[in-house]
Amino acid sequence: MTGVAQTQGSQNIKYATVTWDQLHRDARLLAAELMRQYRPFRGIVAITRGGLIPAAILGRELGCRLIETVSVVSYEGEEGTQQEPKLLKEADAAGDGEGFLIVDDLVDSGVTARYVREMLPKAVFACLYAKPDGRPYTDHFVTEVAQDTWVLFPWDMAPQFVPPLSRGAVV
Ligand SMILES: O=P(O)(O)OC[C@H]1O[C@H](OP(=O)(O)OP(=O)(O)O)[C@H](O)[C@@H]1O
Ligand SMILES: Nc1nc2[nH]cnc2c(=O)[nH]1
Ligand SMILES: [Mg+2]
Repeated sequence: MTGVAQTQGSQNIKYATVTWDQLHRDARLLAAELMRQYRPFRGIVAITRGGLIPAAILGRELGCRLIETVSVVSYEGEEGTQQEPKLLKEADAAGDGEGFLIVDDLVDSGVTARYVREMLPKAVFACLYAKPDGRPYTDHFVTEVAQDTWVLFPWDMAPQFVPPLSRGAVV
């Protein structure tokens, strides 16, 4: 995870960037930890959309082919204006969560995780990254991220041209 600061208007925003390779490595580390601690899961519930790719990697590593989704919207707009979670689709196949693993990309405030856990109280919850406020709502995570830092996932970014310093670029 690489930290960068960017100024937007008068605000200095801290970002932690995650590459595809890092995300894949972290998802495999999480899978190894879950294999050590649990019997095979009956299925995985991915919290859309951020949990979809981590859930696909975990499903492959854990040999789990039943992938259900729960669709919750907690943030709208650029880099997060949090609102009341809105449920767009329930995880019907998961019942009360018994034998299921809930997967998300990260917990930040923990609002989304708490909301989904209430629907699936018997499931195990795992994510890749956790900010301190969200930590109590996840059973497993790989890397902690500072609360004031916005995680940029590979699907949030695109490589772009940066002019050389000799042309007066500001670092
Ligand atoms: O712990 P919280 O403060 O609730 O934040 C974490 C949630 O926010 C993001 O999802 P988002 O609602 O932005 O939707 P997305 O996954 O569809 O991008 C992220 O993927 C988590 O699901
Ligand atoms: N991409 C992204 N989505 C979030 N949703 C809540 N916190 C975050 C974050 O740090 N990064
Ligand atoms: Mg999400």
